Amino acid sequence: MQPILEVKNLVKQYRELFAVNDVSFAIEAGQCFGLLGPNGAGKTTTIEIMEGIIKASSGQVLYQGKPVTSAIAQQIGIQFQHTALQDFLTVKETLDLFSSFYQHSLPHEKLIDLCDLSEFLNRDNRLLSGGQRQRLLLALALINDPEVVFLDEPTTGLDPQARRNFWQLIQNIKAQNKTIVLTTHYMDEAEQLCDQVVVMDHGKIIEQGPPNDLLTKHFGHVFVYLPTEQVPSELVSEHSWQINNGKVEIVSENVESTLSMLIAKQVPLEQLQVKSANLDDLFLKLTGHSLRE
Ligand SMILES: Nc1ncnc2c1ncn2[C@@H]1O[C@H](COP(=O)(O)OP(=O)(O)OP(=O)(O)O)[C@@H](O)[C@H]1O
Repeated sequence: MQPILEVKNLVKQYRELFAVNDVSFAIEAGQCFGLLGPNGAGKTTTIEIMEGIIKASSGQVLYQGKPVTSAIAQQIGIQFQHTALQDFLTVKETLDLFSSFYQHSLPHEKLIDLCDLSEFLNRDNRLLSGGQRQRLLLALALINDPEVVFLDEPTTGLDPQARRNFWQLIQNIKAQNKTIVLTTHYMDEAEQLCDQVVVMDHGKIIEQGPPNDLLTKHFGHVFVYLPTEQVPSELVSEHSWQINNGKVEIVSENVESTLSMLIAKQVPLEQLQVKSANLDDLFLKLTGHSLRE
């Protein structure tokens, strides 16, 4: 099957800085595709070249097999920043305004339903909460019934509840067979939503694939945590276990044998915690630094 979007050897150079440095990937129709990486990794630059907003220094972006031109704007949806919202307009008036920009637009009832706008339809844009604003911006990205929707860090700044609500909306949109391209530096978001991820750092791809496959490939172990004061220090130094935030971290290839050994050493296990590796751990392993640094 031909990918809906294909990025080939993309480079964007600003003087001596390579913001994007030979990046290639393909996106299948109907996927939620995540571009992950820390600040400055090159995610926004990549996505803006794909949207036809900025030009690449070299390389190609193909949409349905053809090079992207500015005409792509009619076929894709972009979630703008909140500064795109006009003061003194209500949510309903904003939908009307944005519909007028396109030859073809989705019925408002459908957008209101998909993005859960009904409770604040007559509210002035200035009075919306962060989560409500993001829902409106998502509706605007969908207004022309696009095949592909681009979301650049859609949940940054939202509280945990609003983030979870927004994830549900993204699942609803995916269920409409839309392709979603998402940038994020929240790894839990990527694990929840994305079928495929590309991990970028310093303009380059350092890993790509389905999140679970990447975790299985890189981690055959789980992390076991115990309060430091409950583990004899000789045991800690014997195994060279790390101590972080008052907890001993045991990297375990086999939880059963780790637990048997702790029981044999009479270590109390009431406060034991077990954690599987996640994409944050993967990023740390690949780059030697954490995503939030
Ligand atoms: N117009 C520009 N001129 C010069 N340098 C730029 C320009 N736009 C981006 N850069 C640089 O390119 C690099 C990649 O930036 P980009 O915004 O793509 O990263 P990002 O991964 O989206 O980060 P963030 O999460 O902070 O948005 C950064 O070092 C940035 O400073």
